[in-house]
Amino acid sequence: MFVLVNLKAYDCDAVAIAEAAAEVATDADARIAVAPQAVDLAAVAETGVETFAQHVSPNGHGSHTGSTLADAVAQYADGTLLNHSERRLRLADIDASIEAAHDAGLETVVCANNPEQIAAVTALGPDAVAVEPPELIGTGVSVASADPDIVEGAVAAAGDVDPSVDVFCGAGISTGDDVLAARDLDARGVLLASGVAKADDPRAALEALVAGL
Ligand SMILES: O=C[C@H](O)COP(=O)(O)O
Repeated sequence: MFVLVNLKAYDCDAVAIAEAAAEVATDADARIAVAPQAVDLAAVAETGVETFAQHVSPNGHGSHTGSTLADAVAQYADGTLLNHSERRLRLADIDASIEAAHDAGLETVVCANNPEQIAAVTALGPDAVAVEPPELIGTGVSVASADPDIVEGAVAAAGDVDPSVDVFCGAGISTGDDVLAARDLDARGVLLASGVAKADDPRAALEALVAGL
């Protein structure tokens, strides 16, 4: 399983969480990656943890104010999220961002709301897709228990388009049981945020997430 921890814009210590994630990953039967804000990519990568950006822009160098270039991100990160529910892109921009990320050597995880959108973004050739019902994000109510049909539907939809694309699920994942439930639905990973970023003890939260794997 892949445990991808998105720190969003939470008021947390990205480096401390990354250090904990790197150590927990050493003994876990799982990949653990941390996706900090862009300004923290270098410091997080320095801890040795797998590092993901939260977004990269579809454009390359040029007259594009406010861009987060894939080439720049790739100096530090291993991969990137794209089209997160809180950072939606037009279909053409998802396509271009995937191409920019892959050209820069970044792994891509593209988010989508439902199985229909999962099918569409799978066709664009990412490394993985992540289904997240927006209404469950940040609730602590796991998609794997509250809406298992959407996970199974996403796995089927992606498999019909390109079986080589991994399917993750996210929204409300915060416990080891949530991770096991996601695995039982044939998700190959989980995308989570508040369960770690807002935890009183992020290291303990990470240990609990992977303990049953
Ligand atoms: O990127 C993470 C997802 O939006 C899930 O967030 P959450 O774990 O706080 O529900």
